[in-house]
Amino acid sequence: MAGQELSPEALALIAEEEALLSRVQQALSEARRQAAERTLDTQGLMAQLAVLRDDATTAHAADLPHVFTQMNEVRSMLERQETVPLPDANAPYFAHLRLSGPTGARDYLLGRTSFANLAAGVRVIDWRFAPVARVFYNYEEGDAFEESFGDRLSEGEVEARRLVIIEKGVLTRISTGPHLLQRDAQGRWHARGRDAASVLAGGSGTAARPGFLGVGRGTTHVEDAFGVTALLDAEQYAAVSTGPEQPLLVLGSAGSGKTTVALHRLAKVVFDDAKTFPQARTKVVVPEAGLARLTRRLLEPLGLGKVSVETLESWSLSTARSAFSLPGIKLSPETPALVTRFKRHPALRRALAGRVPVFKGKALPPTLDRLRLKLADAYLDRAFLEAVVADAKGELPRTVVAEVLEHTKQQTATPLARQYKGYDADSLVTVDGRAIEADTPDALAGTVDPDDLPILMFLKAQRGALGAERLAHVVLDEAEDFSLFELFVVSQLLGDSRSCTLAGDEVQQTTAGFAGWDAALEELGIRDAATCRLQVSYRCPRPVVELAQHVLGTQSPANAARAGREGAPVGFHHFPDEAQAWLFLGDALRDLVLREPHASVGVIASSREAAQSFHRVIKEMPWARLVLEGDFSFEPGVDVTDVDNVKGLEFDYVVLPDVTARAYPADDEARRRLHVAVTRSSHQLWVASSAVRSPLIRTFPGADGAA
Ligand SMILES: Nc1ncnc2c1ncn2[C@@H]1O[C@H](COP(=O)(O)OP(=O)(O)OP(=O)(O)O)[C@@H](O)[C@H]1O
Repeated sequence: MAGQELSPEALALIAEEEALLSRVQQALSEARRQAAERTLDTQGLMAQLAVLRDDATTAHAADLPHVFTQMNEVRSMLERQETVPLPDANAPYFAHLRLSGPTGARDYLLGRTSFANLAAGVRVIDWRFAPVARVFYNYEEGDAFEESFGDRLSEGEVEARRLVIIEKGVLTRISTGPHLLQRDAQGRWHARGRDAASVLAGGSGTAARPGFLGVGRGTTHVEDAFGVTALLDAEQYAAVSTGPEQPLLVLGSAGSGKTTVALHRLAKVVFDDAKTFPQARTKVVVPEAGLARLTRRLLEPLGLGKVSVETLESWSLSTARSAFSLPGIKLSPETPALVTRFKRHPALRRALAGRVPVFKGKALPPTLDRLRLKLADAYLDRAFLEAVVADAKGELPRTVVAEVLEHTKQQTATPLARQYKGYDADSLVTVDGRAIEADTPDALAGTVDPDDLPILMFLKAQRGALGAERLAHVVLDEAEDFSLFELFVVSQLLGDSRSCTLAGDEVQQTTAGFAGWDAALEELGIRDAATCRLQVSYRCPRPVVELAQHVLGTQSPANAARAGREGAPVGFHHFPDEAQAWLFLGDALRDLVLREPHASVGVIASSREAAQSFHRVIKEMPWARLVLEGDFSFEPGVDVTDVDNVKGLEFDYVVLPDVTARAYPADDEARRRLHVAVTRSSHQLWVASSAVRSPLIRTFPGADGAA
């Protein structure tokens, strides 16, 4: 029922949308009943085909491709004797489009599964495929449209363009232009203003009191089955619609929708040509475990549940095992950070390319062991290492030479088990049952660093085919974190197909040594990739975007995306010592969780140790979780984690507990890390510090007020 305060127009709109939904639900239950009755009976399909044929004779030009596609679908189902998949009655569509044209007005509902009952005036079309979806994403209500569908030009007016949310079969929101109508739990409808309209866009109001955590975002839970699909802007939709064979590079500031575009593009590529791009031959690779989990969650509702999502490390291990036909590869338990940096640096790629003739060698097959020893020759060659450091132009410190030498010596030592071959196996085990070399430098003997795997595959490919299974399409998210060797391996897996999507933002690279987009594209063999630069920062409200740019300093790109909306000011809280800061934050979190039980909160510390230590303050609370290995549950509550875990993720509220001079000094890497942490918040950000504030925030307006 509608409330008294609503205008007659709003009441009419609600009545119209509710009637439409009920028509769709009736048509669906009728279709379901028929499907149950006939099982393999083909009559229903025949009838549907007949209706579609009729419709085709009177159809609007814009409608024809869609009608033909549906006819083809029904025909092929008739051939396969399958039942037609029906939209989920709980959330059958996410938008309503009414187009007028020479043959009158016609309603289209955008969803994920096509369904038509033309007698009832119901047309649910698939956003990934239906040509009419182009009108939805490219025009506003009231616009005249002109689009060519196949070889026919269609024009008319967008009479209505409404976003709707249907939760458990009940219409709960209608958003059109500046208006948002919302149904409360008691079934009363309310009108809200333009600001509130952004709630549908994952936004919120701005009514935050200073010193108060929470803007009301997490008071209620919205079950929006379609999420951001309904909200793609014209530019994003154009990128999503890039032809499947064309390599695509999606750039944009934090939260501008790069992941969103990359995954929606994958959905469209797979849907448009499932034969060439079957899900089983597509892959998404991301740097961190947390983002891999989130990606799986985002793929599921896009109908991409069978796409494999891997972290860089697990992908390169499984690819190396298949390339070298090995059941397992003994990885080093830990690689010093500096050695990792060396092995991922573009200067090493250039230097090894110069040594390729050595690796080409003579006839012996390029097994992992042989290549590992040849690579170790390079790592043990001081002049070679020094040349790499010189070429890195200050991005690798000179101390890296000694570290790589030492680490390689330990790895190339003969493992104790082999040295003592023939000894009683029990004598090689300590009293606590562990191998005698565990936790000693000997534990490294005979191991390979995870970062060596793509290098070894690069070396193998110099001698012929890599020998791993080919991919039809690959998505690389946070692509600025991929080393050139990894990109090389990807290019081998793609082979002649260059169908891939890279999403990235150079200012979010976590370590120094990004080769640049030109070099990345070159390595992938896709210099002609289409590039799109997303312009709007959807995740973060304006105050957060401003702080993020301030933190980056001169690294901030001139063409950074603009904030999509206003929002609560950033809260700065400074304390003489850490214990006070953490008690204060602990109380604020307790209070927030009570008020907003559905909110997601990220407490992002600068390091693993700091996260563990802060977690102790709230660990008794059932809603507090310590997440150090990317194992986010994405449930409401508080995740206490560190910067290395959060790339690509987002939380309603973010609290940074230790923005101190020690944790974030004035250097480029600290700037990028703090920038990643700051840009995780979609509604409000709190920055806390104790002792000495980080120089990266000190001069930001409002940052100097003590709590
Ligand atoms: N057109 C849009 N309208 C509203 N919200 C959007 C739109 N596009 C993306 N979003 C939302 O903005 C947030 C950020 O999107 P996404 O994670 O794709 O950005 P990103 O550029 O990959 O971020 P990061 O740089 O952190 O990896 C998500 O919540 C997403 O649903």
